[in-house]
Amino acid sequence: MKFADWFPYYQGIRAEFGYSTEKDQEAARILSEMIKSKALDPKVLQKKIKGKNIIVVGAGPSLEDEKTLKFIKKNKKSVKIAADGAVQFLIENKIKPDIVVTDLDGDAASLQKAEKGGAIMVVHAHGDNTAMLKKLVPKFKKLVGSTQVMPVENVYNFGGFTDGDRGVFLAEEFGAKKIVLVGMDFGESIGKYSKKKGKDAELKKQKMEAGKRLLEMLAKQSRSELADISKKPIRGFAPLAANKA
Ligand SMILES: Nc1ncnc2c1ncn2[C@@H]1O[C@H](COP(=O)(O)OP(=O)(O)OP(=O)(O)O)[C@@H](O)[C@H]1O
Ligand SMILES: Nc1nc2c(c(=O)[nH]1)N=C(CO)CN2
Ligand SMILES: [Mg+2]
Repeated sequence: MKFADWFPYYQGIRAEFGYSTEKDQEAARILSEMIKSKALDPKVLQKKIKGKNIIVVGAGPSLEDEKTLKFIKKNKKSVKIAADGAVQFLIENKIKPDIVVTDLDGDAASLQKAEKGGAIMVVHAHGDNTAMLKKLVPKFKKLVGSTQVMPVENVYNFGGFTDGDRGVFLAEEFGAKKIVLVGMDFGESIGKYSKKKGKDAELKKQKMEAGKRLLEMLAKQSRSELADISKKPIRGFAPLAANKA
């Protein structure tokens, strides 16, 4: 999505959650500086995604359903984009994500294992994760930087807010043939592989609402075929029985 088309949606999110554009921009600049010598050309993402069937794996409760794992295993040839906490689930089940979308609050050991297994890491900078950027970015060999504000050198804005919906925007941006959502329940309950518990849970739900709205918006203008295996598919995504391809 073009930056000018994305920015009004960012403004809505910024106002709803009380974020600071200046802090988000500063985070992008910090990440840019940190990855100068090891930033990947986003063409590597295009190569993985263009014309391919993509599965975007989120950390919702349905991730633990037996049929979800079966679906992922059955569709071996699909390119797997894993959102943060969902990386741990895949690693535990010996599945290598192809692309990881993270703002670095997922399980750090799993994120590193995913990179070692060959995943392209798409690391998101925002005003509230600069400490994590400083801690974890040095541990990655190569990565693509992302931001929700103005792009800066090696740090791109593909659109989207939460890790999961940013994964979908990424797949759309690079011309996926088909995008199937798995574990992207966006509902009342938060999955086990999601770290947000206790007092953070309410904020997490609010963030997921925002992510879901963004996907409903994207669906209206998407060039990819869209499907969702969860019980309540996102509006604009075709329901897909998990036992089908
Ligand atoms: N019910 C759900 N519970 C948890 N994650 C969900 C759910 N539905 C969809 N997701 C997607 O799965 C992604 C990965 O989940 P996880 O909880 O690990 O993310 P997170 O790192 O806390 O998210 P973010 O940093 O984007 O807030 C989320 O970003 C969200 O897009
Ligand atoms: N400034 C800021 N931006 C974000 C944040 C956040 O906590 N702060 N969380 C996100 C997804 O969890 C995505 N973007
Ligand atoms: Mg995260």
